[in-house]
Amino acid sequence: MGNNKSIITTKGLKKFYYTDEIETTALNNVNLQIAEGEFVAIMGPSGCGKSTLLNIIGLLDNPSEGEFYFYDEEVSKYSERQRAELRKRNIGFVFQSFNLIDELTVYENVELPLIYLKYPSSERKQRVEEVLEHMQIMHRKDHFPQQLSGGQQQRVAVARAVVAKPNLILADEPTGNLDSTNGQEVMTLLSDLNAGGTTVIMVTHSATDAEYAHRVVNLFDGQIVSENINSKENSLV
Ligand SMILES: Nc1ncnc2c1ncn2[C@@H]1O[C@H](COP(=O)(O)OP(=O)(O)OP(=O)(O)O)[C@@H](O)[C@H]1O
Repeated sequence: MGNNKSIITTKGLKKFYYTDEIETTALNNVNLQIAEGEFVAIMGPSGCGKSTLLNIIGLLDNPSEGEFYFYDEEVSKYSERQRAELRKRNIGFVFQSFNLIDELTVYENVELPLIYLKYPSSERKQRVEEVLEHMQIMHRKDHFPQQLSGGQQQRVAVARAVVAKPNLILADEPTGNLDSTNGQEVMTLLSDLNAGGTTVIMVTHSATDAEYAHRVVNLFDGQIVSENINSKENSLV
């Protein structure tokens, strides 16, 4: 499990949305600390603020109020550009709908984060091949996403998320579009990555998926209402 160093700290985090002059409180005073190396599941009913929280943790959005620390840096007032820089270097994303680029091959999709980070081409090739081997999808490297099954597409998405060796993986309903066998495979991949030291934060509706986490944070109406630690006996890892 994690050491004591915090990768995410939120203090009094609030997020308001305004549509047609109606205010929605999506997050209401969220205090959360996540240590490096943890595997945390965020659960709660539809509309309780999970995606909003994940977007802030993923440096895709700023809170309306409160403090948000990424390691020791208070980033809640960062500009989009500053957030993007930090995000590229530190975070890999896995989404329910895979979000691969249909016009690019498997290899090209996985290579993309390394191009953004300006890796030299020889290193890119080595990294991409290594991660495709690891995800057991190398034999599909010249295929396009639409030619793959959902399970294979999600393995490619996980490969893309980890190719630049991020400190943090954020997964939003990673098994939402998969059958149980493929879902378990993806959860095993995330667990293995976590066992290798990568912090994983996952939003899920699935109690089965949540069992892979060390800790489950339950949100309701924009607030953390309870937390459970998964004991070793119950945990699937
Ligand atoms: N861009 C937005 N503009 C206005 N309101 C929003 C916006 N995004 C989210 N909300 C509102 O904020 C609240 C929290 O939404 P959020 O998407 O974070 O919940 P969620 O728990 O992820 O839901 P789900 O499980 O359905 O994805 C909801 O009331 C939602 O309608």
